[in-house]
Amino acid sequence: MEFLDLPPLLSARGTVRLPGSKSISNRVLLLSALADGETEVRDLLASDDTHVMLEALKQLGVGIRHEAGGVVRVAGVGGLFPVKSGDIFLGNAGTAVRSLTAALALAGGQYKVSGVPRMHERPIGDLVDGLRQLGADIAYLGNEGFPPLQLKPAQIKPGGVVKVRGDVSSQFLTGLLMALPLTGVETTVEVVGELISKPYIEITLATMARFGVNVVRDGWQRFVVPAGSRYRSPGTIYVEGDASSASYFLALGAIGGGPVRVEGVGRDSIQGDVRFADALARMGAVIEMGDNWIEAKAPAGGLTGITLDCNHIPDAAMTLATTALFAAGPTMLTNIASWRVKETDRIAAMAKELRKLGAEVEEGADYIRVTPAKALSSPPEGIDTYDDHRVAMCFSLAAFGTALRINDPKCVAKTFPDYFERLATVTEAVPVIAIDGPSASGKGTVAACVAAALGWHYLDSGALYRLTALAARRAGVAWDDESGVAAVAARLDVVFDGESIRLAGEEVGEAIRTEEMSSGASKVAALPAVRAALLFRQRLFRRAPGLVGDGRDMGSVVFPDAKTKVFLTASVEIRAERRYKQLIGKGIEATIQPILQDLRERDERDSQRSVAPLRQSDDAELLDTSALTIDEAVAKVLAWAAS
Ligand SMILES: Nc1ncnc2c1ncn2[C@@H]1O[C@H](COP(=O)(O)OP(=O)(O)O)[C@@H](O)[C@H]1O
Ligand SMILES: Nc1ccn([C@@H]2O[C@H](COP(=O)(O)OP(=O)(O)O)[C@@H](O)[C@H]2O)c(=O)n1
Repeated sequence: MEFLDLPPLLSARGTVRLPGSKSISNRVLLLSALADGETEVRDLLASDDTHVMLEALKQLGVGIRHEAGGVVRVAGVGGLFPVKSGDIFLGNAGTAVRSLTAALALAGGQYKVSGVPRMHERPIGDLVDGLRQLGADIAYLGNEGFPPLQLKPAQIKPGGVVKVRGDVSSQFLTGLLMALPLTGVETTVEVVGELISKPYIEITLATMARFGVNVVRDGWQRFVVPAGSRYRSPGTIYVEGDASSASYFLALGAIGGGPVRVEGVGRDSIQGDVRFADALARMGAVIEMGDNWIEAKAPAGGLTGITLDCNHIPDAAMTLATTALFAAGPTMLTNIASWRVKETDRIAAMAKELRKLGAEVEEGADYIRVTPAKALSSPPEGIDTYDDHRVAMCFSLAAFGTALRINDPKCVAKTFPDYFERLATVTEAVPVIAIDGPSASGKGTVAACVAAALGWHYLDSGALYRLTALAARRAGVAWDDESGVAAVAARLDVVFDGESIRLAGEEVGEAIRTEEMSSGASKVAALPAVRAALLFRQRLFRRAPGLVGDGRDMGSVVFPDAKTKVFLTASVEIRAERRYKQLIGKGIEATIQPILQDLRERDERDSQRSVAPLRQSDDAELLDTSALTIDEAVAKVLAWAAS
């Protein structure tokens, strides 16, 4: 499985220009396609969900041109798709499936509408019922009430009143409203049950108005599409920034100091999710807004948990569930039943993953209650993301408490392909000084002194390979049994406590330093599966205020983003002499020649192995300590770190 390890974060500050809103992008694309005239769409979101919509429209015969600067030019078809039949595949894009199904059902063609397996578990029956009242001929090809669907030409009888349920997904109402102007006849839509996610209907109505169709609304129960309605291109249309995507950055500012500013949405946004900023303010965050920007800062006393009815911000509310990890007291989010029918069952997914971080979570049919743990625990198996972009993005916030592994991170491409790169631009990670080099060059000594001077944590990564060799020996696993040793490495029950190292409760500080374990460590360290099993464990040592790590691949593999990288070495003769003195000092009998021989062999094995071989990387400073005292070597590293 692919994963992304996020470094633990110290603070957040900066400005992010948001990608275009997914909700607005897909509505604008459909209406541009159905309109009379050509529309120039600017700031369109480039993501999986808009990609499937664009591809579907092209397949239906709509002329679409991509121009420089991300501009997309759509040649409207005036209500009639030129291509009258086809298999339309829409991935996991709910907005595309619901709105295109409605438009195609009234289009007089023969179409199959399908998506990924999860899309075939997301309900669409209420929309189909609404469309059937207009005479549409729609059949379920799989389970009753779910895609895939077969649409056939039918006698459409618009006018009168169409009833549609509004309490499962507001996208059904959106789909119907956007399709009805194709009939040109006045039709009333009545919502049955409480309409959820009302702000998304506001986006629908505002976008339709930009294309010349003004729906008359009576509260949230009755919507009248007037006679003679017809979509007309507004010429050029700008897509607002995505307010749901803004939520992650505003939360970053609220947790990590800030200010973090998002550009592309502001006070006058048509997207309901800008109200997420109010929810964050209720948790204590300091919020400021302009016409086209919003900014969040952390409150002096820290955030506090809240209870909130989230009907108006269903998507952004997920961000509150992870922000809750950093608030005092529990946070209760209610009226979120729609989470259960999204990309995944979001209530179940959020509850499961929040628990992995140590939070106490209570979930109900339509609510979730999160009580944070005092300190986050970071699951070595990682946070699962369920092919759900929002799960991946909102859990990135947990990196404020710990290094964090996110599984299948590329699912963010649905709405925000470069999310993690942007996250890095507005956050500061816990700093690392990486010291690599051959055996007995003095890495451990220098690294420990540098850590002590700075008050930072220290990672002796070689100790983990030594512990693995020792634990394998004790478990009767041969050092060349790759999967066997990797399993031992993954389960290492070890506690580092100052000078003391305990393996399964037993002190082994001395036992791992024998020449036999030196040799065993360098053997197991050559096995790729062992290195993979120890990777995240090493990253978990990175904690505020900073980490000094020593080993062979600190700067190249484990902490490639380390601010300071040092390749520390000395001539092999001097290293042999140092090791000899070290052993004698400990009262261990030793002679120079075998030590020299062993060092040469270990240098050879460490530098020739296929994974993470020992060598100076381009971005590492070279420090030859052959002629330096320990204090001089330490001073040099501290000077590099400070520059
Ligand atoms: N200039 C120096 N820099 C670092 N260590 C030195 C230096 N001169 C002598 N030593 C000694 O070398 C020995 C080996 O150092 P160590 O930190 O164990 O190396 P490594 O971690 O690279 O195997 C230690 O006893 C250390 O005190
Ligand atoms: N980051 C690291 C650290 C150690 N190792 C291996 O583990 C062995 C023991 O590491 P160590 O740092 O304790 O050894 P010395 O340099 O102190 O002899 C080395 O010989 C390497 O083969 C590694 O491969 N990668």
